[in-house]
Amino acid sequence: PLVSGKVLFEKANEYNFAIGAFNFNNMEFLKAILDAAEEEQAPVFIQTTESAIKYAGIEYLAGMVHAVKDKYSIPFALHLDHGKHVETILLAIRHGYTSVMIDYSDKSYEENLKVTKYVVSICAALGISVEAELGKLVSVEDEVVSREEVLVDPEQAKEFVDRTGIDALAPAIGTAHGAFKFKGEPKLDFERLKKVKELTGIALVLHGASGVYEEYVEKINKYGGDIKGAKGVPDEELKKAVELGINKVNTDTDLRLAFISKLRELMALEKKVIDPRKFLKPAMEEVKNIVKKRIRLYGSQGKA
Ligand SMILES: O=C(COP(=O)(O)O)N(O)CCCCOP(=O)(O)O
Ligand SMILES: [Ca+2]
Ligand code: NA
Ligand SMILES: [Zn+2]
Repeated sequence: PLVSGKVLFEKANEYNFAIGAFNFNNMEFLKAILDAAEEEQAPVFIQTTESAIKYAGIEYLAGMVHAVKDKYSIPFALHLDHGKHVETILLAIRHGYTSVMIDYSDKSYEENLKVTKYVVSICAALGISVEAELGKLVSVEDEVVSREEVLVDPEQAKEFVDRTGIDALAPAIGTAHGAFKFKGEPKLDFERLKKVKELTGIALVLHGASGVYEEYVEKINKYGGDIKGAKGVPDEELKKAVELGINKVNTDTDLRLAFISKLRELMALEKKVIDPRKFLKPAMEEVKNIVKKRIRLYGSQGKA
């Protein structure tokens, strides 16, 4: 059933595991994610960004979730990912979202604090969980920025959590969105993560966490794509982040790579097919497979 993100954050934080937070923009990804979670008997966050809402319309995205919510035995939350505008947060609440992220991490600390407190005051009354972010999602290899400038400051995180009352914090520790996270070796600031957990004690969220698996990158390049140099977070690093206190792992790129690799292969090989279902169904299966794999990596299988 559809539940508040609060119960998911509390349980993951208490039992020291992570819950997958998988992005969807259409029926195929939504069905693949929920079917995978049901088969793994794992709780999940299903989430949409503001650009997903622009792409499909919130009525379609939220409507599909509400239509199927009682078909699944596992507890799952519908989460607004990277809410950059309070208006979007209010729109999501009106459409039955059960968790929201207010992402003011690119604004000043004071501005982030003020708006996050406001969002918490509304959501707390409604039993909706609030996630916020400190620091910037940029790969810290870019010489232009120093680690101190972009990564989370643990002391500041402690004050931010105490003054806002958020349910979960996304601390920037060196990851970045997309398929090109690192130029050289992946570098997550585990010391920094450990400090944030010790000082705040709350549920933590890892953004830009996709693994960007070689098998999908190669298949995409083989069948007409060109994403050479794509690199993600190795499984061992991800596992270490979970051990150090990550409780929600945002995963979008891995699902895109799984889907697109299968789609490109079929588009290249099945020359006589014109029924989209002949391509979309196998592509959905690929998404389901990768979601199951990531659920196991996060340690949330059987934790429904
Ligand atoms: O942290 C993540 C995902 O990280 P990943 O890219 O490593 O999967 N996310 O928050 C997922 C959303 C990324 C951007 O989505 P839009 O293109 O819809 O704006
Ligand atoms: Ca941000
Ligand atoms: Na989020
Ligand atoms: Zn993100």
